[in-house]
Amino acid sequence: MSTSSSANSLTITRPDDWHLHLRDGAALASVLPHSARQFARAIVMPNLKPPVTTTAQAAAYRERILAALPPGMDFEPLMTLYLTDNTPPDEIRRAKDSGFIHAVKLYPAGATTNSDAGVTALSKCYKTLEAMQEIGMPFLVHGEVTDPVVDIFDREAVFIERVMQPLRRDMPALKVVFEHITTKDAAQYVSAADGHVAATITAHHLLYNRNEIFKGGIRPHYYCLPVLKREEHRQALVQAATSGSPKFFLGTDSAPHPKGLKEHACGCAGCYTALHAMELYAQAFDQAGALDKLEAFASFHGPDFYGLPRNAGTITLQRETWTLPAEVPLGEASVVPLNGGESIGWKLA
Ligand SMILES: NC(=O)N[C@@H](CC(=O)O)C(=O)O
Ligand SMILES: [Zn+2]
Ligand SMILES: [Zn+2]
Repeated sequence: MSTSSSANSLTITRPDDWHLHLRDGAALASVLPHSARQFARAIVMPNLKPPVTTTAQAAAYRERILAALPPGMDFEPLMTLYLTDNTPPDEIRRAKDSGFIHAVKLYPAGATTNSDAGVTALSKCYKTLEAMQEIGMPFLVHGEVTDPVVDIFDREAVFIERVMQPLRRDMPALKVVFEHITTKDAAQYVSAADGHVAATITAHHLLYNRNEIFKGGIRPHYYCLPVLKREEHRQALVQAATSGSPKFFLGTDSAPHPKGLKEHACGCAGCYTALHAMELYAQAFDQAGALDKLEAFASFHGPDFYGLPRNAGTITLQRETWTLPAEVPLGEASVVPLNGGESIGWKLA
């Protein structure tokens, strides 16, 4: 497919979301149609309560996702397993044989939402990581250290030194995706690495720096992990995403939490962007004068890295200002989309 772009409209190959939280139950039913409207496929994160740690649990979760898909919508969930200190190498082989599990996810214990069952030390997982390296199972990492003395704004950069570099030295042929990168350090690290390493980038990290969280008061809907960083980091991410490098691809990290748990004394981390993901990315690429680079970032680099076919079909984005809903249902509760109630300058046709 070729990109046809003019000032007011952009038609690209149907994109995929390489990092998505769909949740479960009634919340899943609420958010799934939003992602399925925007994307053909998504890498579905396994941080449920309890986490998706086995092939059998991933099979059951996949069935629940497909059952929640409204008739007539076509969407393929690409399942993942949640790595624990005790995941056996055999589980990786079962996952590979399933045909529907496409990656294994690292949550350092305590790093983010539902990471309590995560890995306490990667050294405990080496047999399992060796099995992944051998069979070509991608390893997706939430790249932040949890050491309480490390400043929250430095946790990604320190992860590169303490975890990424030793891992890559010991496991050079393991395919690694540095998820939702937020720093110049991570962008540079991934750019300089060999072809086994790639990164996803969210729309919100392309659009905002950390000032957004504090503009006129504390604004919990801009709080996610890894937290937004300084402007120089945002600029480095925009540069990476619009560079044309196949190492960088789209991953929304759309992470719905009920409004009441975001607007709370201890608000949850996560931005809800599934509703208007491609519009947000179009805005970011447009601001950078790089709309011609959006198609490869959104639709080519991800499947190429994962060894999956690119999608058939196209979507069209139009330059048109519309107002986002202030909130949308999330099961019995509601969720506030990023920029909820405000206007946005692109619209998915
Ligand atoms: N990104 C977030 O802030 N939150 C995610 C977890 C994650 O991706 O780290 C969530 O599941 O809510
Ligand atoms: Zn994460
Ligand atoms: Zn995430």
